[in-house]
Amino acid sequence: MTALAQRFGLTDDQDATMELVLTSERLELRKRDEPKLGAIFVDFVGGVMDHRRRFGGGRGEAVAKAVGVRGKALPDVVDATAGLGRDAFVLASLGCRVRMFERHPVVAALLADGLDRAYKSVEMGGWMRERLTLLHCSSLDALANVQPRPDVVYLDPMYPHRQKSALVKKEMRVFQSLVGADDDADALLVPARALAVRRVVVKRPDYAPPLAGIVAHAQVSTKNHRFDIYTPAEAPIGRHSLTYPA
Ligand SMILES: C[S@@+](CC[C@H](N)C(=O)[O-])C[C@H]1O[C@@H](n2cnc3c(N)ncnc32)[C@H](O)[C@@H]1O
Repeated sequence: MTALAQRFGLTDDQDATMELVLTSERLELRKRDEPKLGAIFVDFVGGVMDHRRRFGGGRGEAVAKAVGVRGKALPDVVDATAGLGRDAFVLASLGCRVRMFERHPVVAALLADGLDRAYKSVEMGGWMRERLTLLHCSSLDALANVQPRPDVVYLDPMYPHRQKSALVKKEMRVFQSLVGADDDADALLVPARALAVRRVVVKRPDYAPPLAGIVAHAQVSTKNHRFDIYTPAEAPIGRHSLTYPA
């Protein structure tokens, strides 16, 4: 725990409403005043994520289509708002290299713990180490200095939930109260478009306006979300520039 605390600059605050607990299995985030909400943790090896990898939509998943996984094309991705790494894991399990950036120290610690356990897995450790990595940083600064440039920059900033709180999944409520809204998210679009070689993909709830008010050049829609797709800054706006590979 001390190593994690040092790595992510975590400090002890007995008055905090949430706590990080290192159990014999994993690092968990718990809400002290609402224990019934359950713990948040990252598990790529078992549970929901493993089930999604084995039995989910694979290349048919909307995030894969939006990023441009098609035929032999396996885009190199920077996920600049990694969160709990779910979208990044879907893309990595399909074969994409994904560099995850996460700025919140507690979220980054949970993600690092989940990654460390996956790296040790006999079944998936090899490809996970090669394809999925984490940098604890703010993408607002980091996107200006990424080498090599990725094919795709993926953005999924927090957006205020419209549903009544009782309808929002318990886990999502804990996560939202930890991270809050990413009010500065609009500022990510320009550096993301400057960095991406092929496209920028922005995940939004279906009711949310486009990031920075900039209308997307293409979209992939699901029941509750849409993936707004933007051409890179230097590319002409046109359908051909959204095709991968060009
Ligand atoms: C909605 S969550 C992402 C969920 C993720 N796509 C997944 O599948 O688990 C948004 C995350 O982006 C992070 N974030 C927002 N702005 C960021 C920035 N400028 N740099 C790095 N991380 C950022 C937040 O801390 C939060 O953890």
